[in-house]
Amino acid sequence: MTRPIVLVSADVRPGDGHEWHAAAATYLEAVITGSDAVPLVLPSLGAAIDLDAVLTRVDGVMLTGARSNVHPSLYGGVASAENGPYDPQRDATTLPLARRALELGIPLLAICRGMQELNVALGGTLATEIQSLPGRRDHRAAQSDVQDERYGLAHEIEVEAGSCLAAVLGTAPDGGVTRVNSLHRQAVDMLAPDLLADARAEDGTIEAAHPQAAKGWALATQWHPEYWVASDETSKKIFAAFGKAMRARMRRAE
Ligand SMILES: N[C@@H](CCC(=O)NCCCC(=O)O)C(=O)O
Repeated sequence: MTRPIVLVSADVRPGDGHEWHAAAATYLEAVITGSDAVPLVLPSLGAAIDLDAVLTRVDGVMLTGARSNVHPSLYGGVASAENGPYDPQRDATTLPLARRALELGIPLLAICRGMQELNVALGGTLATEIQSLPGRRDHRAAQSDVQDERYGLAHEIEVEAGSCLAAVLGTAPDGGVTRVNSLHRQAVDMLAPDLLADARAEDGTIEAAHPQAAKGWALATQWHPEYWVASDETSKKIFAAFGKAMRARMRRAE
């Protein structure tokens, strides 16, 4: 069997007078080393992409994190300069991509902004600047130029017993606790009707979720398992489970 191919979402960014559609290398490398799969970056060209033409040729989809926020108009919110930056081309690509991947039963791993996209794509809403909400901790990255510090494990999460994440991690019957990094200022507010919360931070922030009706394996994390996939057991297990789900689906299609 050949290695699974993972479609990876792209941010749209200016550079050298051009517009680039790019994904950070940490996500691409984690697909290779953690899932034993081949990453393929999908440009954020919205309706210009025939999603089925691509999705019938790949084995998994990964929605990456990004500093930009999902545009509030997509979940009934109000856009503002403070809430930005936005990436409307990415939104126009990733929201339909997530919905279609789930319809086709293609394994989906959604990370940070990716989890927020999945929630909005399925009808949920987001809370913004959660660090200023009563009782909530600051989930933003440490102020540092050193990536290992920004992506350092920052707080614990409680894993829901019997959840998709609990199965991936093989946690204790009561769900268990693990430590995660944290680089976000938005979070799930109203969880989409089809999503189930798999883990929460101590302040109630939903840290992982999965779609109940998904035909295939799907998991969303508000943290970044890609960054420590070489050394952190929780991160390793998530990428390994993603790879296993893709290979199982490939075998079924043989
Ligand atoms: N913008 C959203 C999404 C958070 C997210 O995906 N963060 C990744 C940051 C990557 C980096 O800064 O290195 C939010 O803030 O909630």
